Amino acid sequence: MKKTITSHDLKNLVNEAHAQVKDLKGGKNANYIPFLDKIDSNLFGISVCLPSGEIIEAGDTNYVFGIESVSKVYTAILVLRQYGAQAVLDKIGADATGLPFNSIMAILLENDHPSTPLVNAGAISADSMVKPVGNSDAKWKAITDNMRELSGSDLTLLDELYKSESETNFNNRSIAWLLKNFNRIYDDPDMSLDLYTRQCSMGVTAKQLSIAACTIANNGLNPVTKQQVFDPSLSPKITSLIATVGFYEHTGDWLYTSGVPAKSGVGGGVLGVIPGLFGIAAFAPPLDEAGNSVKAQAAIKYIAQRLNVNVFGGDYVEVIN
Ligand SMILES: NC(=O)CC[C@H](N)C(=O)O
Repeated sequence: MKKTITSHDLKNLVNEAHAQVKDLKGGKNANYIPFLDKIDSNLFGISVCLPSGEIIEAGDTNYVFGIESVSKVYTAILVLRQYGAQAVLDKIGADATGLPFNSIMAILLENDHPSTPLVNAGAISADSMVKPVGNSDAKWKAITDNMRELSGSDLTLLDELYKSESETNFNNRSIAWLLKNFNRIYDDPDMSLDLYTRQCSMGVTAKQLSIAACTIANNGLNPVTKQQVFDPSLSPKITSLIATVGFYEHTGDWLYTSGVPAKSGVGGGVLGVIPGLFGIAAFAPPLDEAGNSVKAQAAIKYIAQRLNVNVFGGDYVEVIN
C-alpha cells in the first residue's frame, strides 16, 4: 500500500520520539575505552535526512562524538568503490557472525574468513585493502575523503579518543595478526590496525551520520552536496551488510522488532537506512550489553513503527512537503 506523510508531520514525530525516549533509563557508557566512559550520558539527538536534502532534527544533533563502529560502514563503502562488490565478498565476506563485534572465535568459526567488513576483523581487513596499498598517509586520505563525501562535511579526529583507544586495543591487535596468519590482511597488519583505530576515533555528529545514511538510501547520491558518491548498484550491497550484522549478536532481534537496517557504534551512534525514503541517525552514549545505544534504538524504533516503515513490509511510504 502507498502512504504519504508530510515533512511537517515527520518533524512532529521526530520531536515526539525525542520527548518520549529522552528519560529512558538503562544501559551504560562503553567503559573498555576510557574516553567514552567520561562522555555525558544524558546527551541524546535524532536526525532524519531526506533525499531532498531536508534535515529534521531534535536534541543534541550537533554534538561531536566518537563514530566507532559506524565508521565500518564508511570504509566498507570505500573498498566497494575501489574493488567492486565481488572482490569484497571474496576477500572479506558478507556473513553474519552472530557474535560480539570483537570476536576472535568468529574468525576461527568462519574458517579463517573475516566474515563481513562490519565487525572488527572485517573492518581491519577492509582498511588493509584500501588503496594505495603500502602508503599509510595516502590510505588515510582516501578514508577521510570518503567520509567527507558520504557525510557532506569533514569529520575530525578526536585525538584523546585515538590515544585512549590505541593504548587499550589489545584484542584488536590479536585480530590483526590472526588475520595475517590466515592471509586476510592485504597490507601491513600494524598499519591496518592503526588506520582502523584512527577511523573509529573520528568525531561525527548525528546530523552527519544521517546524511551518510541518506546517501546510502538515495543510491549513492549525497542529498546535501548532490555528489554521486558511489555507484547506485552498491547501495543494496551496503544496506544488506548493515542489515545482516549491524547490531552484532542482537542483529536478528533488532531487525525483527524494528524492520530498519541499522549500524551501531560504541560511541552511542546508530545509523539507519530506509532505502528510497530516508536516512536516520540517533546518538546517546548508554549502551546495551551488545554495545548498541539504548536510546538510539528506542528512538529509531518509535519513528519506524509510527510511520510503518519496515524494509520487510509491503508498504511504500513517501514524504511530501
Ligand atoms: N562496536 C564498536 O563500536 C567497537 C569499535 C571499537 N573501536 C573497537 O574496536 O572495539
